[in-house]
Amino acid sequence: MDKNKIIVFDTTLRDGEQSPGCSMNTEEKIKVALQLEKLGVDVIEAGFAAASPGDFDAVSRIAEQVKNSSICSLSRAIENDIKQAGLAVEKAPLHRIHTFIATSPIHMKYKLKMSEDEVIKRAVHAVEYARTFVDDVEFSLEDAGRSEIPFMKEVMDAVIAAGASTINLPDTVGYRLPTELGAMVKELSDFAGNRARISVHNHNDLGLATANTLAAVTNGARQIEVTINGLGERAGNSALEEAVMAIKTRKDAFGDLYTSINTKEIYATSRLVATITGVEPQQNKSIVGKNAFAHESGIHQDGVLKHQETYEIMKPEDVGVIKDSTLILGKHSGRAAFRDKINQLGFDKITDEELNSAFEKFKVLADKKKEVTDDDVRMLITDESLNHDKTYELVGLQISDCSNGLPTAAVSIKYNDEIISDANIGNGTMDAIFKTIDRLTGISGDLQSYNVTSVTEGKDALAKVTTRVVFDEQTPSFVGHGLSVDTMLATAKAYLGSVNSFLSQKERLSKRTEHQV
Ligand SMILES: CC(=O)SCCNC(=O)CCNC(=O)[C@H](O)C(C)(C)COP(=O)(O)OP(=O)(O)OC[C@H]1O[C@@H](n2cnc3c(N)ncnc32)[C@H](O)[C@@H]1OP(=O)(O)O
Ligand SMILES: CC(C)C(=O)C(=O)O
Ligand SMILES: [Mg+2]
Repeated sequence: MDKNKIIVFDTTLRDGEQSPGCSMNTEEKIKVALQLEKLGVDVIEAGFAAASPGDFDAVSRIAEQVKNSSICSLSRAIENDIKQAGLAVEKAPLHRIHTFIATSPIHMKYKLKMSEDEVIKRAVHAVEYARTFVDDVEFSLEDAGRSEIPFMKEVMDAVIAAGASTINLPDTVGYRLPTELGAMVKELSDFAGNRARISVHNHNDLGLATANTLAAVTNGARQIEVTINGLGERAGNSALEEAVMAIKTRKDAFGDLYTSINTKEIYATSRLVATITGVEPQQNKSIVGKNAFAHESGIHQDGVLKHQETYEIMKPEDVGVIKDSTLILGKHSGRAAFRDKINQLGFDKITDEELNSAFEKFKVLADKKKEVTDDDVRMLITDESLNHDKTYELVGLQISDCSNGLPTAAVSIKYNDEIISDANIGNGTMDAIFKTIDRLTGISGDLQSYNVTSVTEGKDALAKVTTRVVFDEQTPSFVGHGLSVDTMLATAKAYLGSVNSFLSQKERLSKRTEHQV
């Protein structure tokens, strides 16, 4: 074990997905997982395989595609959860099962209704059973932040003897202060010695998640559980970009400690996760927020112009923020400049088909906008690669909405090479669009959330719409994305995207069931 290496365990696809409104479909999770691999994370917690057939499908398909990061699934200390986790991760060249049970008095008494002895028995059996599937087992003492140290030591002794090699100490409810968390980690990492690696998983309920993660690292933790943009249950988890950049920027405080993250991929990863979830980091969010490297006031601008380090402790390019792009894209730009920009933005896995289709959309956009910005291009490419499921394709949309009339939408879509059209009235224009699409596809969706943001400033900015739609009781919500300078067009595309995503998941799951039968 390299004593200076901090293992980065990313849980964007599991705890991050527990952020209300952040669920992702399988294709989107695969995109995020491949980007996390490119970012250099050591372990990707790809989901909770036993939670649903869709979650199992996502974890197992990620396991088939990711080669360089270990793929992990969470499971309760319950045989069936562990079995699902084991089966889902088995195809990954590197894999891990993460099992957990709560050890705090409040959780044991009220939630689990179990005695300390029962908890230890369940924990030991879970680890032993997990070891029948994989060699690498992580055990979490849920709510370690409010657990008693002597009991935690008993649990640790037992699960290490049963075969766990990583012991995670989650501050599940974000209760601890950095000094307290640091002291707990010090005592328990000294106790574990070289029998197991100590990990931390901090929540941000008091805004202390990253401070706690860093306090843990200086006190012996050698794995940090983090998420992109700090997504996660309630107030979120410790953000990967914050912890990693603190360790890199403050070498004087962290000595030889290091992570294997390629920090130049941080911004691209943050943008991908924000686009897919539809949840933008706040503007003043450290490292990845819109204002993280912006200087507004004269004295600061003067300082930065004279010497960048007067007001910047990190270089924006070190986290992949490209400032002062030299190539300005507009309607006279050709394929070469477009490809060059895409490469500069770090999209190296894009297919020729995706590039050509994005280029066509870029030309249409350039006709409408004076200057196409880096963020516009990033969105065009991301949109192209996210909208692979194309059972239905939007061909035309006509809307009318007079203040005293009936909001109406006429929609044309392509289905099996045939154009089908219909029109409907609604309570508003959007309602009319959704109702018409429902009638055309024969599938009725229930819109759970609708989010529209503008990609850049200006009246001619691209609108990015994210819809989250539920189609039946058996499956979760399906996310759709639409991009256009026209918000209503983006809305129709996003809603159809949700329909397409639902249909492709349904088809994949029924094939899997047929195969199993
Ligand atoms: C702190 C965390 O982030 S924990 C991870 C949270 N993630 C999730 O919950 C994933 C999504 N969850 C789900 O899909 C569902 O909750 C499932 C499939 C896991 C379980 O569903 P259900 O069987 O209907 O149980 P439900 O969610 O209502 O209750 C949880 C049960 O698990 C028990 N439980 C909770 N944690 C554990 C554990 N680590 N080990 C064993 N049992 C546990 C609870 O005590 C409760 O048991 P009870 O029904 O006997 O009272
Ligand atoms: C399951 C564990 C690791 C968790 O997410 C928590 O305790 O917050
Ligand atoms: Mg958590």
